[in-house]
Amino acid sequence: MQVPIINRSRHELPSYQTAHAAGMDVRANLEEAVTLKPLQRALIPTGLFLEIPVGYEAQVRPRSGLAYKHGIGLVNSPGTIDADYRGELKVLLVNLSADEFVVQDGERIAQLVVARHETVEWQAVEELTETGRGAGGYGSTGTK
Ligand SMILES: O=c1ccn([C@H]2C[C@H](O)[C@@H](COP(=O)(O)OP(=O)(O)OP(=O)(O)O)O2)c(=O)[nH]1
Ligand SMILES: [Mg+2]
Repeated sequence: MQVPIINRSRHELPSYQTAHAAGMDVRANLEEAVTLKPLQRALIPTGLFLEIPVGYEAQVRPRSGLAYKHGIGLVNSPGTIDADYRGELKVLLVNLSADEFVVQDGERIAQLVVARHETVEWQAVEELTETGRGAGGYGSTGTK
């Protein structure tokens, strides 16, 4: 599927790192590095402008390597990029570690997964169908 994109960053387009990767790594586009103190968050620009086809979304997801090695996550994980959004793609990083983390220009900070979604209409009813689970949740099936 072809997706229109404007690249106003000084970096290459997001790309799949392996043959069958679901996500394309996306790079920070920064005039200068951004330092995140513990529990600090920052909206990191990418310089990218996408035109996601109607019926699809782009999900902004964390990279597990940054999460594991440095405690870097996304505050709004997964971020949602709507098909009608024409602004700059930004990535809302948060530092969940006890140490400072420096986001460098050009660093691969997150990954983008483009996925289909449904658009639903609500059908208001008085009763829902019965199931074995019913209203059980939040650990109702136990842990073992
Ligand atoms: O990680 C993200 C999340 C969102 N967006 C952009 C694209 C998205 O289409 C728009 C709105 O995002 P969302 O609906 O999650 O935010 P909101 O707080 O509901 O804002 P709005 O009222 O503008 O919808 O912001 C990003 O660039 N990065
Ligand atoms: Mg919204």
